[in-house]
Amino acid sequence: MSDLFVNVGWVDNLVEAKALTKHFGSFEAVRGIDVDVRRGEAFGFLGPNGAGKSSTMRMISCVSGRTGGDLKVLGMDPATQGPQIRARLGVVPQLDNLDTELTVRQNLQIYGRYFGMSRQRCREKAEELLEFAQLSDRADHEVEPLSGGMKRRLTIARSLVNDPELLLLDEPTTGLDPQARHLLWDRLFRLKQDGVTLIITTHYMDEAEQLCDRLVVMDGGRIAAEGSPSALIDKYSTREVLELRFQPGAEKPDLERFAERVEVLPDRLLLYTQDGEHTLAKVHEHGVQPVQSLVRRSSLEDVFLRLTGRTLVD
Ligand SMILES: Nc1ncnc2c1ncn2[C@@H]1O[C@H](COP(=O)(O)OP(=O)(O)OP(=O)(O)O)[C@@H](O)[C@H]1O
Repeated sequence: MSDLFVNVGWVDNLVEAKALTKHFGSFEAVRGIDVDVRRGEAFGFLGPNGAGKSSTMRMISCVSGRTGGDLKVLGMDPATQGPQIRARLGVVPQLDNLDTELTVRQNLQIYGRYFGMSRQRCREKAEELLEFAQLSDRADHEVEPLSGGMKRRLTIARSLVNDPELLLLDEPTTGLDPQARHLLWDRLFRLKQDGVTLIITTHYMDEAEQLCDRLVVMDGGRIAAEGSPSALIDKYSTREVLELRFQPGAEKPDLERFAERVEVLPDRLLLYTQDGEHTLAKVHEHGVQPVQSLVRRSSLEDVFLRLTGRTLVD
């Protein structure tokens, strides 16, 4: 490794957490997790509300101190080197906190000043980021009337003012419609291509599958599993899932013998199988007539159900 890299704090693991813990009084929100985030990857924390994702993100972004374990971000300790770390981070909070008194462009320009950039540099950077966020035609508009997707893109653009190596996004697409989500995902792909390391919390399994190279499944402050989306699905699920819906209140048949595993949910049965159509044919032969049937590919939702016995979004 050259001296240059040593001097600017070059590390391969941008986050290293060992037995990382966060207590609020006697309540343990994060219960001793081990996490490594590698340079250049998109890393996810997937879990339901209350799993401890935001608490973890707040420790990584140096907003909230750990109460136990070790944490290194960009090779530094948030407890003693918060300002140095924050200078190289971008943080996109769960809720947009844009300045509604300012225009779209001014929101970007002002932010640069916080990082000590010259006025000229702030102006140039704002134009570059307006283009990135696909908001150039709205540059002089007020923020308030923008759509939810535009506000999110502006918040992300603002977090990039200091050219961060590591961008933390807390539930980036919650509340957005499908088109706005896809547009935002496309921007995040572009950032990843440009070499920015992404850490994303989400309770959307499709978001985790689309965006993340690796992820941890979190539940109740612990890590239930980690790996790439496809490795997790291979390990914890079958290739396909046959979903059978029955009349509300109807007794559900025992179909254990037709699948590798059966999950009974309030409104449906999930049959885990390598060949959903074949399993459906056998179920029909057995005289079972659901009101609706669907064969689909296994997803991270199935992994979560397998690991915790619950669905991600109840
Ligand atoms: N400041 C706090 N004081 C007390 N308890 C807290 C505090 N912040 C979070 N918690 C609790 O810690 C647990 C984990 O919360 P956290 O926000 O980290 O979960 P999450 O996975 O990010 O969920 P969400 O998607 O709702 O943000 C929850 O039970 C929450 O109520």
